Amino acid sequence: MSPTPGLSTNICVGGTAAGVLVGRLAATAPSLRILLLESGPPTQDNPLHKQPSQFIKHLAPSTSTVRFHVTQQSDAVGGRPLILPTGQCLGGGSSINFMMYTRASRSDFDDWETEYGNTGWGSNDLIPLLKKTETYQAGPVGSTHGTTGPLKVSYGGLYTNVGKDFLKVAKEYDTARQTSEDADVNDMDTVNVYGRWQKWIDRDTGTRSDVPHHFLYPQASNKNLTVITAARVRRVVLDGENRATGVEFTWNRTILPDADHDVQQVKATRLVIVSAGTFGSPGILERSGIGRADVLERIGVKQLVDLPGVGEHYQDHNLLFVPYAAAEEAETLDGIAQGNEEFTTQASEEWAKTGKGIMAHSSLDAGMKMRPLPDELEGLGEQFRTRWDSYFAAKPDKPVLWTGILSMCGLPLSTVPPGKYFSMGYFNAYPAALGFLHATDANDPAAPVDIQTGFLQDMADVRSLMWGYKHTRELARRMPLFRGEPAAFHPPFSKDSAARLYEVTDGPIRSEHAIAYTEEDDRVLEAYTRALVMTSGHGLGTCSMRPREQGGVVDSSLNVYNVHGLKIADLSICPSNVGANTYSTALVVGEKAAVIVAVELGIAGV
Ligand SMILES: Cc1cc2nc3c(=O)[nH]c(=O)nc-3n(C[C@H](O)[C@H](O)[C@H](O)COP(=O)(O)OP(=O)(O)OC[C@H]3O[C@@H](n4cnc5c(N)ncnc54)[C@H](O)[C@@H]3O)c2cc1C
Repeated sequence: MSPTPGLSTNICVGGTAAGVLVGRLAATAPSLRILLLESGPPTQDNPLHKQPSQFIKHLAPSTSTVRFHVTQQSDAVGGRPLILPTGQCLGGGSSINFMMYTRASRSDFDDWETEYGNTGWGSNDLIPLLKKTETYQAGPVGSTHGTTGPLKVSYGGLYTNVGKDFLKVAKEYDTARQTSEDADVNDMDTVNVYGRWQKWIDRDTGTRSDVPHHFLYPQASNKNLTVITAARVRRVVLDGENRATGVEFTWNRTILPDADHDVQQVKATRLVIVSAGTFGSPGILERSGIGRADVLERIGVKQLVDLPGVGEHYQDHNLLFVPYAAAEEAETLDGIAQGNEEFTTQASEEWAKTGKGIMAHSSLDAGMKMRPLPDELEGLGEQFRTRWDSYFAAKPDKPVLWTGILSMCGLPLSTVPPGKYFSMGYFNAYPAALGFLHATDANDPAAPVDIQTGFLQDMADVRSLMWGYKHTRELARRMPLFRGEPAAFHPPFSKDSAARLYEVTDGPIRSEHAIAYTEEDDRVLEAYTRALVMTSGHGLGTCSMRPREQGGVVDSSLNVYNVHGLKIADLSICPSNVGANTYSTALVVGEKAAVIVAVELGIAGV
């Protein structure tokens, strides 16, 4: 590693989207000089990044591959601060995420184009780029899937009995909706169909489909591509005419303890592209003097460019995982998550020989993008109804909730007694309430970020999550593998209520009817929802691609307003939410950025 890099044509900062962008440009124009700076460690050939089931290890408190941001306390989430993890390694989120393959609804991208004026970002433009990234191995290749891309999409190395049980019960219980093992729940149109869930896992090798192993490491012999890890970018340097001329960075001394404290400088002759993610990119702008006057004044940075939208419009998906006790024969990842060495070694051996088994799995086998049916809409109440009428009713491809089942306990390991679990998961696909995040220090990229998520500040978001609990509970209790609702993980419903918990059972509860919840039960459930809601890790929107007067930070060519030679390319540019886990959207932002940059630099063939 060169400690003091010199001149470069382009400098890029960051993970998922950056990796795609840099990989595409470097492969197509190998004479282009590119420098990629990343604050975390490299990941090459590390089993923790290649073996899908190891994803949970990245969330351990001792991790060096994930950064945990702590939000402001909020009464809307029970007076707690929330902990927001984000990838911090080469590849960013792509190298540590849960590998769920979930794609935006078609109308999400169309909204970007029609509601925010971003020509070229509608679904007709982005679907070809989504196809370009992937090789679809999970069944018949529908018209929105690709067959030649570097990242493989499959069902993983095992179809667990937990996933099968879930779909069987869904078919028997929720007869108003469809259930099909052959359905493609990620064709970008389908909602209200229970089906198997695809994963960013290679069917043949059983490895994670991350960005660096497929876009960056294969280019190790490209002398014009320099990748420097453990480099924390402090700011972009602007000249007197607000042209980006380079960046300053310091070494991440948690990873390089012997590195010096000096500020490193690197110059760019053409372009600086910031792809430090939703949590990283706004802070880099603010430390560079680009942002809201009051924020810059607070941290003591001279304002060079007035851009009030920097750090605003934070969006995410508010999520709950609700664990249920599972029968001994349930095929789950708990052995790996709970550190059972014998189980992990056996799973690793099978994976090494065949690329199959629980090690080639990321816990989620089945789920649905869910919209309420007429009677359910009625039950969701007036506060949700207003949101439905204004946002969902006219867009039938938008789910209200994502719901699905994990073959493991989905809560932090420290709180979980050993045993077998499955968990019901559900998140608001388009929460109504938004938040913000801003830098708190003029110089230090590792300083805490000032974050307010907005979680559950709108009652519509609470009502839909309460529906998620009730709906998924009906399925969980009917599953043959169900063995109880541990009190530690469920709302403390009164023992006299029809909603009371069955803490330990020797099989499913076969009631004919759904539980009737009283007003008091709903109060208990609301408090539980507020106390346990967490992030999905899907933050986006903090350097939004909108008109400047609507709080925009970049235009539709990803240029930062009123700055020359500076682009942003990561999920922070999303002008509005996508109803899906966000890896797929980060990849398409990277692909689109590569096309935009190639056109501007006159590179053919990207
Ligand atoms: C725990 C977790 C689980 C997830 N699971 C799924 C899933 O199953 N499916 C799915 O679709 N999505 C999932 N996601 C979301 C998805 O992975 C991310 O949304 C996506 O990877 C973000 O891409 P990005 O390019 O915007 O940013 P990132 O990939 O986060 O890249 C930003 C990079 O910039 C670096 N950086 C930040 N600041 C600086 C700085 N000052 N200097 C240098 N480098 C800097 C960071 O270290 C990071 O590597 C998950 C996310 C998390 C956190």
